[in-house]
Amino acid sequence: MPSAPLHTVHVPLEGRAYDILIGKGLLESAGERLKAQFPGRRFGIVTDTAVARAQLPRLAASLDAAGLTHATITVPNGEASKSFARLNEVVEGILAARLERGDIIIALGGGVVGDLAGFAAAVARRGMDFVQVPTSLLAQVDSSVGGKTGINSPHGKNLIGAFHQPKLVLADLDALDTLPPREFAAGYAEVAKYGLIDDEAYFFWLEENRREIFEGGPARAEAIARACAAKTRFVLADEKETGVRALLNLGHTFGHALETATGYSDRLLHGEGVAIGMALAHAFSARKGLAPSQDTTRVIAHLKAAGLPTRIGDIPGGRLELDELMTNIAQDKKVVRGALTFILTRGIGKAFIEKNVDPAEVRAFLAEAIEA
Ligand SMILES: NC(=O)c1ccc[n+]([C@@H]2O[C@H](COP(=O)([O-])OP(=O)(O)OC[C@H]3O[C@@H](n4cnc5c(N)ncnc54)[C@H](O)[C@@H]3O)[C@@H](O)[C@H]2O)c1
Ligand SMILES: O=C(O)C(=O)C[C@@H](O)[C@H](O)[C@H](O)COP(=O)(O)O
Ligand SMILES: [Zn+2]
Repeated sequence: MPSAPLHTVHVPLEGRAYDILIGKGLLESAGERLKAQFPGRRFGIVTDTAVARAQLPRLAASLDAAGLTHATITVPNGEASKSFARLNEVVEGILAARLERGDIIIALGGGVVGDLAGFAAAVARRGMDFVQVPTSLLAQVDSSVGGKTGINSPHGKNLIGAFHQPKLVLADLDALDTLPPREFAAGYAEVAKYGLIDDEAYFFWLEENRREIFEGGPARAEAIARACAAKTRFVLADEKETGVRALLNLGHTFGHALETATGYSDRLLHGEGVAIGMALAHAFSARKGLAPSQDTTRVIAHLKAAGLPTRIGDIPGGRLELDELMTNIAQDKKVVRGALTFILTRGIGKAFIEKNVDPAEVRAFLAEAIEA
């Protein structure tokens, strides 16, 4: 039997419970674990070109050693792969490999692969089981957990998708060794998010331990485990986001609008959009008199120290248009009968859901933020 992971976070959803294992060498032991949990099944690995180079050989060797049959479907790396065209390729790849409904899809990669492969698993043969093997920091702390899967539309981020929970999450810390630094920083934005939502102590701990997390010391595994535990809490409370789960969207209404406006390109990674979005959500809350402005300053200082952008003007490649941002914001999935919902804050660790936010107020705020 494989050795115990450093951390295990259990997600006890009724009838769909699963474990998140966090540790070193999990790719090497994946074959044995999968064989024990899914006896007699075949496997379809979905990955992207960069992860296929950096991490697929470890997983494939492990499945081979355990005698597991597997096919691989590879998409180009990058956010643009969360599209109907790539979804079609993945689903057709699953069918061409004759994977049956009872077989298992493995998402090996960052959040793009996880969202795309998870959605393909949700619809291929009307629903197949899938396992998340997150290889980016962002995927290990956020996207591999909780069952949101999907693709983007020119109208907005993640507008097409399904809730489909994985059967297992294997977060191998060794995979992060090959992750580019810009991608690591982008993932860190989602780590900081959990502190900003409702855990001031975690945010302060991050301020103390950020360097060690980036350098790969023991704090890294702890940061990931605490993030997964935090996300699990929200998912258990509100799996389908009818209420409190929306807090996980802190910074995302602004961030998603920016990602759509930049064409889901390298100009702005998701985590970078979230960093700018969280800075804007704090600044907007302070401007409304809801939160102390010192907290905005502190949040921005922390994100900047992590190498993240915090202003719209930090996005390279030309000016963004206010009208376009407002159009994108109007497509947010939290809109109810045309009214905007934002995650605002009373300060660090004190985020809350605000319905009926006045679009004119958002527009006036963004008009200034674009110039800042
Ligand atoms: N479903 C959810 O709950 C959820 C949560 C947060 C974010 N997301 C989504 O996740 C996506 C962002 O995820 P991401 O930041 O992981 O981006 P990503 O999947 O594009 O991965 C980042 C980049 O790093 C590369 N990469 C990943 N792991 C690597 C490794 N170990 N070694 C070398 N290269 C590696 C990838 O090929 C890619 O180029 C967005 O689409 C976002 O909307 C979903
Ligand atoms: O899991 C959630 O819930 C989140 O909101 C996590 C976010 O970090 C993530 O980016 C998610 O994909 C956003 O969801 P969406 O429903 O706003 O598209
Ligand atoms: Zn996110």
